[in-house]
Order: sequence, then structure tokens, then C-alpha cells
Amino acid sequence: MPASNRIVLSSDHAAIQLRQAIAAHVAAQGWVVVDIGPTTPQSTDYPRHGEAAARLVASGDCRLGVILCGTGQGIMMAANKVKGIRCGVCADTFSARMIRQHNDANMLSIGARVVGEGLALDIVDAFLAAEFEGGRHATRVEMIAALEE
Ligand SMILES: O=C[C@H](O)[C@H](O)[C@H](O)COP(=O)(O)O
Repeated sequence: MPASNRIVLSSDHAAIQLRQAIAAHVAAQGWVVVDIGPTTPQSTDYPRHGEAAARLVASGDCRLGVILCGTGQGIMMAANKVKGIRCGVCADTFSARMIRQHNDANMLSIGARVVGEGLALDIVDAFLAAEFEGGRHATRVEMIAALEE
């Protein structure tokens, strides 16, 4: 377990049930879950939830983040607007592992209308188990950061 074991979870209305399943899953692994909701199924706007989670990661309050909406795409786009955030949408475990190993992703996005719960939990596990490899990948991640300046 890393030094900081805080992970933020957030979603829009399309992914509340899956987000809560992921929260229970990662909490059972020892992560301190910062679940910032929402908790009611009322329609809500994914940009606000993506931004809120991203700010907790960008500030260092949370080491990693998992965010969800219907496709995972919209909330990912919002999170990636926050400086320092590298978030990828994953619908397979290979990509979830690679965005950590090669891209040093600090957030994962999942589409609750795209993948079922079993696969989603495997995707989260693959993301959390992987470590950034550095080396040539560090140079490329630095190039991404330079685009923010
Ligand atoms: O990228 C956007 C997400 O998939 C949203 O969850 C989706 O657009 C919400 O759609 P609706 O308001 O029809 O539930």
C-alpha cells in the first residue's frame, strides 16, 4: 500500500450503484475512500463531479481517483481540464494497467453504461496494482505537463 492510501470516488447519476460497489471493493483492500457522491439518483451534471474529484487529486489530498458517468467520457474530459490530472477511460484491464505504467495516470474513468460490475472491479484492481515505470515514459509525461503551461 502506498504512503498515501486515500482515493477519491465520484460520479454522476448514471453510475451511483457502480461507484458504491467500487467504494466497498477498494475499502476492503485498505484504501481510505473519499466518496464525494452524489448519493441520490437525481439527474446531475458530470463536469462538476469530475472537477471536484480532480481537485482533490491535484491538491495531493488524495493519491488517486476513480470517476464514473454513463460512458466515462464526459467526466474524464472535465477531470483532465484540471492541471496535473491525467485521467483515462478504460473498458478493459490492459488499458487500466497501461495508463498507470506508461502514462502515470492519477485518475481512472469508467462508463457505467458500458461495462458491468465484475469487469469494472477488475479494471479498478488492474489500475491500482500497477506502478509507473518512469524512464522514457517520464519524458513523455513531462511533455504532457508542458502543454499545461
Ligand atoms: O459523458 C457523459 C455521460 O455518459 C453522462 O452520464 C450522460 O451523458 C448522462 O446522460 P443522461 O442525462 O441522459 O442520463
